[in-house]
Amino acid sequence: MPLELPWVRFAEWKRLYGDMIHLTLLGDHVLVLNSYEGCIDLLGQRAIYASRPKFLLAKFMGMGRLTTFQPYGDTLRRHRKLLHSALSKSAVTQFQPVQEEQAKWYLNTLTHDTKNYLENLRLLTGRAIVQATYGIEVKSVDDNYIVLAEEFIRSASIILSPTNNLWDAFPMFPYIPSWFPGASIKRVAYQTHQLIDRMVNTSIEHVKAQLASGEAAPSLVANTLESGQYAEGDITWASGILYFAGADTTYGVLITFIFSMLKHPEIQKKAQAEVDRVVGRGRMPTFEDREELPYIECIIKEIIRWSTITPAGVAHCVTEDDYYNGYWIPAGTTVIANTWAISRDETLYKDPERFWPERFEGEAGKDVIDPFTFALGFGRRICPGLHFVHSMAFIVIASILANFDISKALDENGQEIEPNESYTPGAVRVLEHFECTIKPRSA
Ligand code: HEM
Repeated sequence: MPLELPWVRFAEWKRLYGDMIHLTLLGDHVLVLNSYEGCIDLLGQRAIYASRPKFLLAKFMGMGRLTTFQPYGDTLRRHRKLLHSALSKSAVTQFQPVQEEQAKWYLNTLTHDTKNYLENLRLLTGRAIVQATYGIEVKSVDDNYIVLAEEFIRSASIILSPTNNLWDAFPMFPYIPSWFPGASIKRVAYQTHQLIDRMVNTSIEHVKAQLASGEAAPSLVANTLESGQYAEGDITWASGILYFAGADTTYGVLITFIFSMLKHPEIQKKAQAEVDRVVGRGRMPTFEDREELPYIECIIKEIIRWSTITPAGVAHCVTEDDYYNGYWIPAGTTVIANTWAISRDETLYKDPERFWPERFEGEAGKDVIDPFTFALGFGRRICPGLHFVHSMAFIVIASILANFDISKALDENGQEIEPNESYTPGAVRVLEHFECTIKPRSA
């Protein structure tokens, strides 16, 4: 099992071994799917692929109660129903006022604080998710919920790195003491367990108190608690994953937008011309304009494809023996969708390394595979935040384009600084900090 950038290694192995690669991890079967067709056929269409591997470390951290780490079964079905009712394509429109308001908040920060433009972009995604989930208005990075949630994300990403997931191959793991060589990670896991309990319970209690006093702002948790249709435990753990699953990933989309505008000024100009034509220069873009801005939609699709924020997705597990293309796939096999290999597949995307929104433009663009059909997962486990991130990306991108010019930063000699393309390590692949100049387009 390659421990660094496994998706890149799997894509290299594709040339040697083909679309399906079988590995064994101390006797456990792992199947890597390198093709769009294989992922859709198995993960997208066969219900027996909708479970998860053991994720022993995640369970030690108390994360087993969260939707993402649930095996397929009744609890997962209840969580997914709840999340669908709040985040489906039509339901997500209820959060559009929050998203518009947050986009304006971000533009406002850009008028006086371009130095922290990325920190504020990250805070923007956190603010939007916390407000949509709990109705809590976040004022700064020092907000109690944000501090707890970020601390949780930091320790969770240490623990969930591919190296630590190797513990899944040790059935004796729960009985190994934390002083055992290499098992000290269990101590971090216990601490994270307490952190997540505090984070999730404090927020639910806050919403309950607000509901009792009649002051609760509309939110996913307030609405589902009030509906009386869901058990409190399901609401707690299905909503508790949203910041963890949505904040960094949505930020990954928005930072890629800024990066690609820096790299491709001609794309920025073309997109601004579209926004100016439809919206004019006297008001802010709104969701009403969305249908009229097809090039913005092409840019969003290209960001989703090119950035491949979760290049190896989240592993699935098959619960029954299966056969596919002449191969036997035993029950219990961990199945990894290498969405990195799909996004870089030359048979699907011409010149795949190139950031080129035009590939999705016009009639011909309709025949090109929409990255939303693979980059955010498959079938019964497809990302429930898909429509939330899609509309968030639209409003933030259109608003920035309408009001600001993004260009390369200059050094002390007035020379343009080429932005660095480096990525965070770990399962969520997000660009690291780079410098840029952001200027208002008018006084
Ligand atoms: C571009 C941004 C995002 C990307 C790339 C992304 C990617 C993914 C992927 C690959 C999965 C696993 C799917 C599978 O197992 O087949 C997933 C699951 C999930 N995502 Fe997202 N996601 C994004 C944004 C969001 C947002 C904004 C939210 C919440 C508001 C969210 C909530 C979730 C949840 C709750 C799950 C667990 C679903 C389950 O296990 O059944 N995601 N996401």
